[in-house]
Amino acid sequence: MQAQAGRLRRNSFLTARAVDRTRILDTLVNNLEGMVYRCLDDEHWTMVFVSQGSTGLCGYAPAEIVDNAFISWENITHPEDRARIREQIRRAAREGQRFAVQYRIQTADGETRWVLERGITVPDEEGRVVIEGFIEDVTPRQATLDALAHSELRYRHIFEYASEGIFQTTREGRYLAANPALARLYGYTTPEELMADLSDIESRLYVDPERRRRFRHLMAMHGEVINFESEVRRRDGSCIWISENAHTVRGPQGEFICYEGTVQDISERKRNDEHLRLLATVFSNSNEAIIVTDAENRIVATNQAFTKLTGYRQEEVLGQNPRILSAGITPPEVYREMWADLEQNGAWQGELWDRRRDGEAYPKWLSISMVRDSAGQVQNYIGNFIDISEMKASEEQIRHLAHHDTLTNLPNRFSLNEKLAQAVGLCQRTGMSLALMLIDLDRFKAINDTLGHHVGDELLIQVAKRLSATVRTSDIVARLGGDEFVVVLPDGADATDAAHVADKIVRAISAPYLINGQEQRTSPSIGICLYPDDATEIGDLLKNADVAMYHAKAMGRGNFQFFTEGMNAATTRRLSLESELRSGLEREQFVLHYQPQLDLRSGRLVGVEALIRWNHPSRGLIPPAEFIPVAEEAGIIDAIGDWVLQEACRQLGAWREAGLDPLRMSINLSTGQFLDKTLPARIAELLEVHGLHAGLLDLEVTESVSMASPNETIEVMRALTGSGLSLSIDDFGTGYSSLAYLKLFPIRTLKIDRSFVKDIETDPSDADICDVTVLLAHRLGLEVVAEGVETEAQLKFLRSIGCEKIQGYLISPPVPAAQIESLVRRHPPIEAGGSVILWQAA
Ligand SMILES: Nc1nc2c(ncn2[C@@H]2O[C@@H]3COP(=O)(O)O[C@H]4[C@@H](O)[C@H](n5cnc6c(=O)[nH]c(N)nc65)O[C@@H]4COP(=O)(O)O[C@H]3[C@H]2O)c(=O)[nH]1
Repeated sequence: MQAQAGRLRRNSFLTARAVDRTRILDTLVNNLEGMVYRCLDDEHWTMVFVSQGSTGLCGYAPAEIVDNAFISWENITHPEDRARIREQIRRAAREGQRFAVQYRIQTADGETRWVLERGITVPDEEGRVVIEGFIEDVTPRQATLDALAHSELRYRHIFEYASEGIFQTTREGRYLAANPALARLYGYTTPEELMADLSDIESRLYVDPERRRRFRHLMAMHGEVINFESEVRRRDGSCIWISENAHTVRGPQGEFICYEGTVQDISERKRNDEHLRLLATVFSNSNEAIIVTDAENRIVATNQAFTKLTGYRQEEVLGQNPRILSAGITPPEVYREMWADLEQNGAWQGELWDRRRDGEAYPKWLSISMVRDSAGQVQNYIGNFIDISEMKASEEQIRHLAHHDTLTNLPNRFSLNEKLAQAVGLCQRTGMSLALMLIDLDRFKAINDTLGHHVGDELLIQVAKRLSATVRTSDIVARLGGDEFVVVLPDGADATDAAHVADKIVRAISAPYLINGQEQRTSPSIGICLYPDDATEIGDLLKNADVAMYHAKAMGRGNFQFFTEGMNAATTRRLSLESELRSGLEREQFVLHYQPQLDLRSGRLVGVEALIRWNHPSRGLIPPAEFIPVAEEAGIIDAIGDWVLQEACRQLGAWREAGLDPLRMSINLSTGQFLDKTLPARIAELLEVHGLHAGLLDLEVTESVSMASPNETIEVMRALTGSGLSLSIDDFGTGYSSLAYLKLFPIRTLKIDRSFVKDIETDPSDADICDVTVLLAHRLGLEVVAEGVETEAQLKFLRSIGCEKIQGYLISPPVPAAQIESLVRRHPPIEAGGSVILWQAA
């Protein structure tokens, strides 16, 4: 090594001498900060030459390390770096390249230093492979680089691990950098994926591209955006809300470099905001008034409904205790209960009375809840309430409906019982009397059935008004249902007072009614029961009045009757009669008697009227007047009527079989039968069964039934006469007939009621009535049958006025069928102007 160094020096000297370069180089080499060297490519990196700088570099003088296997460069090199360095240098040598390696050395005094070695593998003067180069101390630079690297690392950490998204973009919206948080935010696995995919932020990211334009505008204007909120689309298409803080990054000359900023997912906050906004909307738009108070129960918020309901604006009540709203009506115990419930359950509901700003008191339904914070401390009370005055009013209305009859607005049965109980109670305490009247409308069922419910209803309304107008306001007027009314005279009324009022009622209710432009009539049957003489219990009062009312009906309707003990017996009789009637029908206890009709023109018996009798097992033959009204009331009249039709047809058939000259059969129809739509078919069936032609039948309908609803009557009559049978109006003159309608009825006969016939000889007005009836009938093309003719004089008179037929005891009372046969056979026709006495003589 020394020989080598000597050679080098010698060579340098020779060269310097030529141009004095050696000295210059020497100076340069030895004054360089660092070490110039030539070493062998051996395991020690044996130094052949080192410059003076070795001392400064590693603490060893050149003499110490040149050609020294102990203080070799391999040993000076940090053990951890040795292999790497050797590898790098060898590789460069193989490739014929220069190398530059950085590594650590350990100096003579044990210090570790960073050095940078640059060199090249070359052949020396003797052709050996040597390495020549320069090693400099880069420890300070490395320290700076390390510091920089640390700093960079720190920032990178912030960038990599930040929970906020961080980005750098171009102005055009291309990502220059993005951190993992941003990638996650936008639904990407890595920032690289994000940057590769999200090439156009404006159209790809922002739901509303206008936001990006706004972003750029703000950047251009202010160089930054703060809390810039936008809705963006994630990779999977879902949308989130973000808030961006960003600024423009510029170079030293102010040139634009990029946009840089952070992104935060604010979807949750947005949802909360939205939720809060919604709650605020609910609060302000709620129809319920809301008050929020603090822990000390001072009002902190109210809504619009509160102002609307109470009249107070929020500013007027803020800070006040809600008790300022109180009307002072609610009992204090309600408030005590409220606070106790709030304390115990955190909530309360109930009714309180408040006063509006204008002073009006109103009931409200209040629900309060207590709000506690996480520590369990009371924070607020929230009260919401509604004005329930209308609800209470409708409750009152419902109560009214429960107590009143909806049609007439009169107290109903339920209410009557209450009022009656009060009135009876008062009478018991004061010893006063009272009168109870049960009123039933006559013929109401017929009106309702024939004219329809609307007419029936209207009639009931008008009757209710008349009743109320007839009695004092202190009297009770109630409707029990149907056509039954009750009037109670509570203030010590006796029989005289009751009779007086009942009389007024009869007159008021009997006056005609105008319904749908038509006159209608009804009358009341009134039963009166007195407290305490007739009964002391409410049930008995009503029952006895009912008994008396039935009696009034039996007495011809349109009158009033006081209850008597005897009536009870009559009622009992009536009830047992009803059940007997039913079994009588089943056991075929009814029979028909026939009353012949004489044609005054031919002197012949031309027809019979079928009249029912009840062959009672113990009471014998009972006339129809005794059981027909009961059958009507009991609803068995239709069944009886059908039996009559059957029997009458059967009898006609039997007479025909017996070879008797054909007789026309008159049959009385009940109201129900007359209105029964199946009647024409039923008659047709019976006629066929018995081989009869319809011309043999004559159906009698009373004047009152036919006139109850003339339009309907016309239809029913048309249906009946369509098959060829004929119709008669019975009891003509006892009701109210409209001549206009009479003209339209498809009838054949008018039957003058026997009450007019009875006194023809003595009462000129009855004679006139008969006369006019015959005249009228003829004008209308009808024939007349006079009923109840008992005398020759009556016959003569009737014949003189042109009456066609007569019927009555003069000819014959109603008799069993067998007698009719012999009557017809025995009696020759009476000659014109002849007398029936002839027959009696015969
Ligand atoms: N004082 C007197 N009376 C006479 C005379 N000639 C006949 N009479 C009676 O007058 C009534 C005539 O029948 P009406 O007017 O149809 O009156 C009938 C009729 O409205 C009803 N009726 C009878 N049978 C039936 C029936 O089968 N069905 C229906 N729905 N009602 C019937 O019963 C009412 C009474 O019938 P009856 O008791 O049989 O009474 C019969 C008859 O016996 C007389 O010269 N003097």
